[in-house]
Amino acid sequence: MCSESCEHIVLDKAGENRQSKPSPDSDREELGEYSDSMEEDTLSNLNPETSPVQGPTLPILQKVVDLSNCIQHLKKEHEILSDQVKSFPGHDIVGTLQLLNDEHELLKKKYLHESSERKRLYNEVIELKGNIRVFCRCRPLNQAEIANGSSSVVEFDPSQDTELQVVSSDSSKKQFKFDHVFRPEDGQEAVFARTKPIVTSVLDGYNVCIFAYGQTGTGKTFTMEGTPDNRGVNYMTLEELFRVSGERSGAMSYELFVSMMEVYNEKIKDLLGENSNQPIKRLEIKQAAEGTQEVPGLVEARVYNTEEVWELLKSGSRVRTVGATNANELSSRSHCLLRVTVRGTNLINGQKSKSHLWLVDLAGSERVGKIEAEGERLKESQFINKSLSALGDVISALASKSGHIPYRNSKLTHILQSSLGGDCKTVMFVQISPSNADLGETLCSLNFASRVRGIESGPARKQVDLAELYKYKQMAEKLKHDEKETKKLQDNVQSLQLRLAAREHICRTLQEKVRDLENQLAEERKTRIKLETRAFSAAAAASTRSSLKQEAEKTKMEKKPPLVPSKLRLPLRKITNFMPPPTTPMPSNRKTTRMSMETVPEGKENNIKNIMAPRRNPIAVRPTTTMGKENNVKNMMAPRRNSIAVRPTTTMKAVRQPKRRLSISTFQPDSHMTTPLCNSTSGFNHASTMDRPSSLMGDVRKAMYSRLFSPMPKLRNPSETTPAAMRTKSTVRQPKRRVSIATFRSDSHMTTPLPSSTSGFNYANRLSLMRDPKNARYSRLFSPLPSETTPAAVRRSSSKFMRTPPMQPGSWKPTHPTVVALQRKSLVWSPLKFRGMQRKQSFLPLRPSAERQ
Ligand SMILES: Nc1ncnc2c1ncn2[C@@H]1O[C@H](COP(=O)(O)OP(=O)(O)OP(=O)(O)O)[C@@H](O)[C@H]1O
Repeated sequence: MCSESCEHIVLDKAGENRQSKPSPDSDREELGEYSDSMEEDTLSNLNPETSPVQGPTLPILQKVVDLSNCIQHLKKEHEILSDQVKSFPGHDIVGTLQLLNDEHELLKKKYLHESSERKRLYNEVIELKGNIRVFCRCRPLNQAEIANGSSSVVEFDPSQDTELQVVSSDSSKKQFKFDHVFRPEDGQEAVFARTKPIVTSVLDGYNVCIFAYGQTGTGKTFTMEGTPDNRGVNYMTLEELFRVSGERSGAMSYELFVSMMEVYNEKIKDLLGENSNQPIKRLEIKQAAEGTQEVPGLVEARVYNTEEVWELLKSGSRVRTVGATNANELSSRSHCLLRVTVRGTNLINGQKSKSHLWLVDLAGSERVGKIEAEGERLKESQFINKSLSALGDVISALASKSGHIPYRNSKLTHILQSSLGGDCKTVMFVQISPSNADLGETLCSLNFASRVRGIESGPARKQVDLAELYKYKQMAEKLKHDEKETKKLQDNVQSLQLRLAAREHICRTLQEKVRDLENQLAEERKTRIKLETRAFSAAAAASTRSSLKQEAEKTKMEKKPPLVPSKLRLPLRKITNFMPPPTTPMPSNRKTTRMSMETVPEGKENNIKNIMAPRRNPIAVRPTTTMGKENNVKNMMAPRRNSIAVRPTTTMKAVRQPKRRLSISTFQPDSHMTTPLCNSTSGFNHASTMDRPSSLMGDVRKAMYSRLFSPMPKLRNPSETTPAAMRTKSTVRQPKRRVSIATFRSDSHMTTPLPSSTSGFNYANRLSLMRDPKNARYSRLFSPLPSETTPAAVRRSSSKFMRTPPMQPGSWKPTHPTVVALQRKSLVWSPLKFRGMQRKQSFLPLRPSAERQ
């Protein structure tokens, strides 16, 4: 409705009756322009009387009113929209934009990372293939050569594109190998395809140098510049650079500049700035601040497309110095250098780079003699050869990583200094002719190229690599070996730790056991001392009684007939160590019975009764014929606390042996004979006997079969015959002296609950011996001295008991668990004890006794 009204207004304003319909956009514009004025005019036009226009104006006014309303409505809409625009963007949109921005930044970072990674990898690929690469290109025979009937001396292997053979005049073939060999039929595209990967490195910031080397007329210019129909490397390179830079335009911005110069007779000539009408401008090579070689004054033409490049190349080639030689009508008499400078800017991080690409068409390396050069040509050839030789030297030095690179030997190498060596990429085209007429030159060029390539990827460089490789191999092997050794050692340590833990556990257990046993032993010792003290008092009382009886017996004996013939009696004084009757009377308190088997009349009841009397005298019972009497036996069965050893008559032989210092009295009970008094090997224990006399007395007949030792060692003087002297001498002064030992060979049923009985003497025994020498004499016979070597005995002997002679190893083995434990204790090398001192010593070899545990 509004648009219709506007349409009419426009028509009215124009004063025309056109019915043309304007576009909606123009309507709105016009509405905007006229709206304000119409608002003012509307009111004046509302009065039909004041209307200047004659005729029917009311419908128009009506339309104006409508339009005014429409404008008001539009204004409101405009305000609403303005408000909406003011509040734009909303929070959601801002958040979305923020997210997109973050994502964009992330992508930028990723791109930069990937881009640098691509460059690095690409560079690595190029380096792996070789920074200096040599391609060989053989041109086809030209018309002249064909006409001359020249034949090809170059042979190619279809299966090998890196090798060629040259047939010499003597039909011998010489093989050459390069990075690639282009045959005569290979076109410019094939050549550039191999060159392209290196060329594009210039866009990544690397300097690149490509040059063509070879004899005159072999196609150097053809390869580098080409022809309008077959454009060469120069043109295609720039074409490729433009293409790649276009691809990277989103992230990189490149500027390409082209310079063209020639080195003619060691002079630099700017091919782009030169004009035949202008005088020749001499250019010099200067080193820039950043270390690069620059040629001040050299024209650098900015190029934007390939057409411009082509035009420049053509103009430069036109002014290049050429001359007719025998080999080439338009022989290049100079080195032509096309320099492409690439300035790159990273659009993402702003990083800038500048690199050069040199495309060099060298002058022909012909021999002076062959081209029959004279005059100016000869001079040119000399300069050419000199600079080519300098180029060969530089490449050789680069390839052999020599410390000095002779760049300044020629203008050519000097100007290429920043693009030869280092991390620059270099491609060398060695151009050859297939004609047999050029065989010599061909061989020269191939040899030169082989030298460059051979040095580059040959022994010198390969040797370094091989040496490195060998070194790394050795390191890897050593590492493997070390790892194995480490693993072995770790296993060993682990097993040792396990063993150590196990042993520590055992030691802990044993120590606990030892503690328990020591406590037990202390208790038993206390008990035993109590019993012995009690027994001692009882024995003292008994001895008093017996002395009285003995007195009575003496009186009786004096009245009785003499003893049995002497031959039936034992020569006790000769074979025993019984001391003679004391010359001085014993102190009353020490007075004990003087009765012994030597003094007892054999076969007499009274004697036997005396024997059975409750004395503390150890009695050796001799199984003579008189011992079979019952009353004797009965008396022996009496509960007396006497140690008894029964000596059979057969032992007399042993007694008489003079050198034998140890007579063993073997107590051989029957299998049913049991006694708690006896330890298995230590014989009788006096205290034990006193404790349990009845068990021993239970079967006297069996005891009768026991053997009694008798001989005492030779005594040095009579005083030694006293028990006290015996004790002192035998135990202290004469450690080697072997006392008589009564060995009790019991059967399995013989047990004793007193482990300490194995030690022989104890404190109570010694007390009794001090009081009764005779008792001591007998007790000593049953005292197994070796038992003193048990740990308990050792402790005693070192403290309050007398020391005893050392025991022969292996002669005595304890069976009682307490003694066994005590004996082991001294041999246990507990790592726990060393924990605070030398923990590492727990790894030392354990003593055999400890290991057995
Ligand atoms: N691969 C090829 N295929 C076809 N024609 C070739 C090839 N190589 C060279 N030619 C031709 O051989 C002739 C000589 O080539 P060119 O001028 O490039 O040699 P040159 O090595 O540059 O010689 P100079 O060193 O004297 O400049 C040219 O006419 C060229 O077209």
